[in-house]
Amino acid sequence: MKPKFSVSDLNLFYGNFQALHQINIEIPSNQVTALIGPSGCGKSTFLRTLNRMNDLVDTAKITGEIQLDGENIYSDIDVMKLRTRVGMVFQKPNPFPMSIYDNIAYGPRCQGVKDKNRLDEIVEKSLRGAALWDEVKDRLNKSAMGLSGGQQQRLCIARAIAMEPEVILMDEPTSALDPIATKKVEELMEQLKEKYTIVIVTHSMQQAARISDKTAFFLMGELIEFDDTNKVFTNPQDKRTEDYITGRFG
Ligand SMILES: Nc1ncnc2c1ncn2[C@@H]1O[C@H](COP(=O)(O)OP(=O)(O)OP(=O)(O)O)[C@@H](O)[C@H]1O
Repeated sequence: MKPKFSVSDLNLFYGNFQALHQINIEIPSNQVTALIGPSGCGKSTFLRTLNRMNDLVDTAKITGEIQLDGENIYSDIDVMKLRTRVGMVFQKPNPFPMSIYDNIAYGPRCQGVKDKNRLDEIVEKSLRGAALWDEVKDRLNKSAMGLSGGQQQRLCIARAIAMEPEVILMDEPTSALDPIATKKVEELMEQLKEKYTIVIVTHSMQQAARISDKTAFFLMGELIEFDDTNKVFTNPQDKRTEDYITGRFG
């Protein structure tokens, strides 16, 4: 199968500090790829290169190439279009201070969708896709700020889905959630990968083992190992991966 992302010889510098070194990786479509490694190893930085969020950091410079379905995302694709195709969900749920309905309709409205029926349809479909519809269908016009943390995170996933992305990037999406809300978001990821490619940064090796198909282990800005999750956790090829997953450091 053709990869969704092909990353070749990627280096990223924040000023003089090199945060990513010669990353080469092919991220498959319709799978969950987990990025793991100790704090500061470059997981989030790498995730953010995939939809050019690092462009927002003045000192960040990259070399190398990232292709999305064969197109170079740093030259062939308009950045706004790229971020529509590659959505993002952050660590802390960040709903807009507006109604549940408007949170979801915001993006499509910005893209010019005005028809009320069409917006209703998008809102329902997105909330269903994020396994939140049943919990909120009777309070769509209430503020999103009144939802629980876990519901807010699923709302943010619904907001990403409303833009009909191909990829959803998630940066520690459950680290601010309790175990029950975490379980719901994890179950949701399993469903989402039927339609979307998912790349997730997680601090939890148990979570990576539970939810991902592929795991990439980073250490000090280098990609040390990338393989089937099962293999990385049961038969790692690199001693450093083994030391990390067996809890010898990090
Ligand atoms: N905007 C920035 N300017 C300068 N250095 C940065 C910036 N963002 C990150 N860094 C540095 O780049 C390195 C990688 O950071 P990054 O946040 O990608 O790591 P991480 O693996 O996601 O860490 P964590 O698990 O703690 O979130 C770290 O040394 C960090 O201090």
